[in-house]
Amino acid sequence: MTVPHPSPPPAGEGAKTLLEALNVTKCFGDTRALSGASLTLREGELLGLVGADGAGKTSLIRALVGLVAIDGGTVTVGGATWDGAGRDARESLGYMPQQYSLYPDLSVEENLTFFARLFGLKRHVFEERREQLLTMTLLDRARDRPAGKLSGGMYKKLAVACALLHRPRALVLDEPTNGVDPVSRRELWALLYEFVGQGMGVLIATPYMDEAARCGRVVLLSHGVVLAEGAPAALVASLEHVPGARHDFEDFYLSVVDSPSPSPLRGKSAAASDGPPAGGEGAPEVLP
Ligand SMILES: Nc1ncnc2c1ncn2[C@@H]1O[C@H](COP(=O)(O)OP(=O)(O)OP(=O)(O)O)[C@@H](O)[C@H]1O
Repeated sequence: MTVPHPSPPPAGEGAKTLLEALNVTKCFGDTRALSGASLTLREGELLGLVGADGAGKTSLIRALVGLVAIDGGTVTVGGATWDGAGRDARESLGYMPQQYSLYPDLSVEENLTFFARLFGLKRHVFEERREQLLTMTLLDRARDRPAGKLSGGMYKKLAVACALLHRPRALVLDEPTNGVDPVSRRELWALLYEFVGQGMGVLIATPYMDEAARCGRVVLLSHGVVLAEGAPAALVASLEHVPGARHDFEDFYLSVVDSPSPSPLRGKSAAASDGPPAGGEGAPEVLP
């Protein structure tokens, strides 16, 4: 297992858009969970959706993966709305929710077999992927252990493996390292870098600032509003003029979230014709 690199390679120029939310609004009764939130995930990038508890991360992720109806805006998968998306677009997605339910009495291998059947994988295809995933996740030594007897980190890695069985092009993970020990957390991040290196687009929701700093690009969400977007290093560099700041991502986050009237910051991205590639070192800019 390689040690995670602090700055994964940016998505290449012209990288394909896998998932997109544009101006999404979502209310639960009187609670406005999302107010015009936008986010784009491209192939070959590791995108962090960063925000405190209750910021709206899960709501945005559920909207992106087509699990909740939105009140306004648009969500597309492979360029089509969920209603119009074909099987290929739907199957291009792997999703791991915050509470991923594996069968505690079934072994690691049996859980993989169960999910492979749900995906309708052919036996020889499944057997090959099972071995690859068990090796990548270092779960091969525990293949006969019931899922209910795995450590928190191993359980999460098994959940990731289940979400990857059908070889999605986009992987969406909702706070996957919650309750995971530091060593397993490191292993999980190393795995994510490996997937991104293979061209997968990975979207990870996290409340942790050190994890945000490990992403190629981040979208910072607060009270359902996207306050900033860009490469972590470029966002942190925007603090250079602030005296006394430590100039790390936590400082940047606090400076934006604590600001009495925060101005949305958005790093230039591949979407802008003259901007650097997604996840690159584009300087953040204040939106009018
Ligand atoms: N099903 C629901 N019914 C009512 N309110 C909801 C529902 N889902 C989310 N909310 C509210 O919407 C807001 C955003 O919640 P959301 O779960 O999306 O945030 P989050 O950033 O994922 O936080 P956490 O990490 O704590 O899950 C919160 O105020 C939450 O209470």
